[in-house]
Amino acid sequence: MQPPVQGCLSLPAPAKLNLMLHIVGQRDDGYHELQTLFQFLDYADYLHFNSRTDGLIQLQTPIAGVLPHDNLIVKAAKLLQQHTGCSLGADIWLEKNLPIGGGVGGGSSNTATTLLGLNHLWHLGLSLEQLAELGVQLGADVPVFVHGKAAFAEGIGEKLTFVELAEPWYLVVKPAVFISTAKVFSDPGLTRDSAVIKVRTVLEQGGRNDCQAVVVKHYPEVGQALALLEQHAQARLTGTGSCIFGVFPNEIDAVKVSHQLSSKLDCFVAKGSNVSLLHKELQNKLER
Ligand SMILES: C[C@@](CO)(OP(=O)(O)O)[C@H](O)COP(=O)(O)OP(=O)(O)OC[C@H]1O[C@@H](n2ccc(N)nc2=O)[C@H](O)[C@@H]1O
Ligand SMILES: Nc1ncnc2c1ncn2[C@@H]1O[C@H](COP(=O)(O)OP(=O)(O)O)[C@@H](O)[C@H]1O
Repeated sequence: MQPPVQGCLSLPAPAKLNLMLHIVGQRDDGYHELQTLFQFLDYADYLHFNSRTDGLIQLQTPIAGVLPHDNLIVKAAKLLQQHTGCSLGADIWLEKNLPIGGGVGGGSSNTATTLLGLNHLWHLGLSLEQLAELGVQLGADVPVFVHGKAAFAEGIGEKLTFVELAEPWYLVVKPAVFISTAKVFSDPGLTRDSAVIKVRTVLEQGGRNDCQAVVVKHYPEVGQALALLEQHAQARLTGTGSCIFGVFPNEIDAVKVSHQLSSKLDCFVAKGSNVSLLHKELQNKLER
């Protein structure tokens, strides 16, 4: 999509994968404590921002089924206005490419891109740390998108240790089911007592996704998609699903399998990246 207005700020909001996700406990407020490894994908939504002088936040491209005031983009923009007292507003356009509710973090990524984009456009000068603190109020995955570096995350996802990972190609498959994160986390059968492990151990030995068994139990479509993908590659659920991903050494192999599966399942191929597309693009803009 061409930027809708000449001169507006256009930025990507990339997907993430949870390469492993262990649940190690539950807090008093019911939230689960995780250990998870985040890597970004070079596959993204795109957001376009144009400043307004009247203070209004206008999302020009609503998402079907999400009321504008519930949209995380609008919530993030308003939170930033409230926090800084900024009197400027914005027109915002969203090009949605990421599957919604798929465990690839589109909503959290849109939130982070809005915070960084408007911080830039409105000349607010907030640090990444300050933006991450604001962002975590809107979603546990927002801080990793704000920092834009592959990370081992603990707590509910806000305690980050940045890591260097191999950057393989992934085939991401979206089974045709919508999975409620809350439903997965409230399942009595969910593993909640995985041993706390060190980041070094994860990097050496990998891990698993503790949500996968519960998701496969409730959504057989996910189990069927995993069985199909596992015929070609090591495959796993990301987050609470519904997307699963297969790991490939190169693009050609990933695309070949995507062609075989695409008559039955929605899928896309993308490269893993330790630096998010958002940060690469912002860096380019600052250097120009
Ligand atoms: C599981 C992860 C892993 O990256 O991703 P997704 O699959 O959603 O992408 C995230 O931690 C998702 O965090 P977040 O984005 O905050 O989840 P939400 O959809 O807001 O959570 C919905 C509900 O799930 C439960 N929940 C969520 C996260 C968590 N660590 N413990 C919980 O118990 C809570 O009941 C919460 O109200
Ligand atoms: N800008 C947005 N993009 C995607 N989802 C949004 C957005 N704003 C609000 N939502 C809500 O957030 C929910 C989770 O969306 P999403 O982030 O795509 O899921 P996941 O975390 O599983 O990848 C959606 O069901 C939708 O109702």
